Amino acid sequence: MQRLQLTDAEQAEINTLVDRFIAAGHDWDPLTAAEAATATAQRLPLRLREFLTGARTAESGITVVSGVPLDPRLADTPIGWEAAAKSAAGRREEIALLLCGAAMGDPFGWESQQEGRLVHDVSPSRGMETSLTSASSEKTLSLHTEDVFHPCRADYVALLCLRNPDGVATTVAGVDALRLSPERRDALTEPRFHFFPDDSHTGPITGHTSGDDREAEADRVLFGPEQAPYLRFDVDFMEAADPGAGDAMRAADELLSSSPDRVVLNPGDLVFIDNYKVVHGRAPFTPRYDGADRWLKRLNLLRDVRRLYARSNTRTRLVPA
Ligand SMILES: NC(=[NH2+])NCCC[C@H](N)C(=O)O
Ligand SMILES: O=C(O)CCC(=O)C(=O)O
Ligand SMILES: [Fe+2]
Repeated sequence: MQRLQLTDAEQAEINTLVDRFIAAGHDWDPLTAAEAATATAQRLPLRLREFLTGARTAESGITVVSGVPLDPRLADTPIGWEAAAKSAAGRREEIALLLCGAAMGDPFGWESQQEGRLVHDVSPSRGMETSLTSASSEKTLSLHTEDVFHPCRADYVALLCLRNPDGVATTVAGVDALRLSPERRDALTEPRFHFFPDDSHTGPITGHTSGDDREAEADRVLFGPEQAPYLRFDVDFMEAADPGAGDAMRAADELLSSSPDRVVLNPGDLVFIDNYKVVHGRAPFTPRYDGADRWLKRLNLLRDVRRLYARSNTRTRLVPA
């Protein structure tokens, strides 16, 4: 894990950039906001930009920046993302995340997720306590690759912690946990798995038009360099194409879930999760629904947004439905 603590002076610089971004009135059209953020990110403190560039080139699995400034008058934690979207709660923090995120990658969103918002809210939602989405609480969120179904899924999932009163851990596990027999390892390296959109995606998704995606082409769990492979895994939203692949999938799940690392995010902590190198999840907790609940802002980042443009017929930062 790589960690950087921002100094008071650096925090003040970031606050100034956030003020200017708000004053410039960049609207929340995702293309405009993302491009403006990328331009403004050039003015972030040099030490932060060097740190993030270093994490990128080293392909650090987990990278934490601590001391991202939070509004001392931060609103109560909204009960679920819909309430957050309606009230624009945590707007300053949203912009701080967008700016720091834009120093690491190109921000983008999904039309099918949180109504196409670029920055998402992650807070417990009533009725969703045991769902398979980030709005859950009482149930463990299984280790997953973010948006495992999509070839243009994020290179980094960035999470900025606004509140975490009970110190609930984000769990992470890397490909190095997969100490498997050669047979099982081979199975994971072959196109013998189907991946599906998770329950946070609503409405139709490009290339995934019907409820039954099993016709979609099979793909691999492990891919890329043999000595340092990348990983694509979400036991809740994938299926093995044959019994041998199913056995390898269950063995991989056991190894990943047996002793994941725990990252407890504190307010002002911003974590960049390398979505090709590690899977992430969350320990269960009891929701409060009193305004003091755990609350994160989330941003998807690509190393090169042109991967999206190349797959789409419009130049958009939203993966179209
Ligand atoms: N295994 C899972 N539960 N996968 C889905 C993960 C949660 C999803 N990315 C969300 O934002 O809600
Ligand atoms: O709440 C967390 O710590 C992680 C939730 C998660 O998986 C996500 O928001 O993508
Ligand atoms: Fe996630």
